[in-house]
Amino acid sequence: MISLTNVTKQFGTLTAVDNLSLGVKAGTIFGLVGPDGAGKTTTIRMITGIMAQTSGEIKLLGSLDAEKVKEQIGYVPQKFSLYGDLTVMENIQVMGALYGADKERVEELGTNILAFTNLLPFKDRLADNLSGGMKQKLALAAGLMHRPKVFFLDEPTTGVDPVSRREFWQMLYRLNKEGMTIFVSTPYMDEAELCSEVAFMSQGRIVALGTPARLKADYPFRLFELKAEGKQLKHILADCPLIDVNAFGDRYHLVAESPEVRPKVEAALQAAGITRFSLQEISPSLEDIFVHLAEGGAS
Ligand SMILES: Nc1ncnc2c1ncn2[C@@H]1O[C@H](COP(=O)(O)OP(=O)(O)OP(=O)(O)O)[C@@H](O)[C@H]1O
Repeated sequence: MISLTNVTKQFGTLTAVDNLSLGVKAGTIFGLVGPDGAGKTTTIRMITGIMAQTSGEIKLLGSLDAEKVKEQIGYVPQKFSLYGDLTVMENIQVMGALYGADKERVEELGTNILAFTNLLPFKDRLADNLSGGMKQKLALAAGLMHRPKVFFLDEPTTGVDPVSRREFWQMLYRLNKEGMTIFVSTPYMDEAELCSEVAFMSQGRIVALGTPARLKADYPFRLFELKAEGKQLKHILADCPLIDVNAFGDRYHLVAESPEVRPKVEAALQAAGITRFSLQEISPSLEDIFVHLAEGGAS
């Protein structure tokens, strides 16, 4: 459905996307995950034909020219511009008219899509007066007006509250169940877990690609979660054979080659006068994997 072969995008001397190759099958929820500046937006712009690549080949729905298949693509950009002085329904109507649907059809489809996105009760509200989460839903609704086969969403939930994020993802799941292929970028690791396939991007490159389950199964280390009172834990554990110590909220994730590190960590904590702690081996989350990769673990 989507394939990129050795795609590079250069802005002057800056390589925003570096020799990227990937394939997305029909019916997937594909997540492009990575920090700010990783190259996610540039990648989506190139696939959707908004921006030309410097080199490499991009095929979308069997075509090398995105323009030719644009009726089958939906795209919600990161900075979506709504008409603030128009109502929710009027915004939807403008979008439908842009795609050439007749008035009655727009009305019918718009009502269905607003019902689907739970925006129908707000159809007469000015877009300017919507909450952040509702604005994102309206952006999604507008992008659906022409029933795309493949739907691109660039960081659709950035800055949206957790409840709205969950609702937003439920909608993506429902669209996917109806047969739509979803290509979504996100900086959030918990959202990466919700994708059927994930590509982790860092500095213009894909450093890991696979299903969340595969990526976890391939994690090469043992992971321990430490909860302990006291500061300078990194310093206290400096002599333990640990590959990494990462703070996760009020806990630490300790990365080690083998489980034998455990008694050494316990001894180091006790030697520092820390007697109340919990230390248990855990399975890695995608965040653990990506922290490792972003620090250069892929090389
Ligand atoms: N039009 C442009 N001209 C010059 N540099 C650009 C342009 N667009 C993006 N860049 C640079 O390319 C790199 C990748 O940016 P991109 O927006 O694709 O990343 P991103 O992963 O989407 O991050 P963000 O969430 O911040 O948008 C960044 O260093 C950015 O500054």
